[in-house]
Amino acid sequence: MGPKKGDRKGNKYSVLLPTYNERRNLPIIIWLLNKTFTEQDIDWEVVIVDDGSPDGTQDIAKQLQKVYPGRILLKPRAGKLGLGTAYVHGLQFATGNFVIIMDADFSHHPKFIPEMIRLQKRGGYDIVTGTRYAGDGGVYGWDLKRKFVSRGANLFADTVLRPGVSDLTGSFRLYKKPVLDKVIKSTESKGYTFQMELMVRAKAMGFKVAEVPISFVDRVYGESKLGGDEIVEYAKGVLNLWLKV
Ligand SMILES: Nc1nc2c(ncn2[C@@H]2O[C@H](COP(=O)(O)OP(=O)(O)O[C@H]3O[C@H](CO)[C@@H](O)[C@H](O)[C@@H]3O)[C@@H](O)[C@H]2O)c(=O)[nH]1
Ligand SMILES: [Mg+2]
Repeated sequence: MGPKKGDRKGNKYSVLLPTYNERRNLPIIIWLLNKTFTEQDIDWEVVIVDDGSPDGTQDIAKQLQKVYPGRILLKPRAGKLGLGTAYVHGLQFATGNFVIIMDADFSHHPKFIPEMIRLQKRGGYDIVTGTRYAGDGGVYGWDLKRKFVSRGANLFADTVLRPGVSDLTGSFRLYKKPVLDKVIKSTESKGYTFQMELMVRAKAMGFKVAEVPISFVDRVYGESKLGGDEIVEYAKGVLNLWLKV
């Protein structure tokens, strides 16, 4: 066996996977990640940040650690502390020089990761973000209300802040680790607003961002944790950034 492609360049990709009640989705997403990275000969790890899911997600994670030795770090927290802070928590333990953030409910399919990596390499980008709102990107399985909320959230932030990125609220992204370390330090949002704030700040700091169209498919198992209070938080977040950035 020759040296691994990923290893030869010394690149390692750490996937930050926040979970809250994802016991049924976790084995499949990990299986797909392993398949994708193995096929591409890329070095990888997953950092699972589980917020004390009552459905026993952590038991599944522990079993998966045995199936994929050395690939899975489980970094739980005691309770549901929100998506934004879950990323901050997980990042401390990432050992890769690149970080991928994605959802655990296979709304974000790992099949898009190789294209993100290729594009990053080609242009030396600091961030490659999946986009549902450009090119072949799209959303499948959402009702009209949820589609409207997502589109509205993007349009609102884009109008007020003009960051020039087509999908600000999406959370399927590839970052250079030092870039994420830097931007995350100035990001204040605790919940879903986090993605938008992070991207707006990254652009304001002058980081180079590219986009890969993705199809976002609504989860099969379990339910979304996005509630009405998150939407209010989001609107506040946009206006706050408008004052600051
Ligand atoms: N650890 C932790 N994980 C969480 C929490 N809330 C949600 N998650 C995890 O975060 C991922 C996304 O949560 P969902 O509840 O499935 O989000 P969604 O409604 O599908 O929202 C999607 O679209 C949003 C807007 O476009 C995105 O902002 C969001 O990240 C996600 O991609 C899932 O893996 C879920 O288990 C939390 O408080 N703590
Ligand atoms: Mg989801």
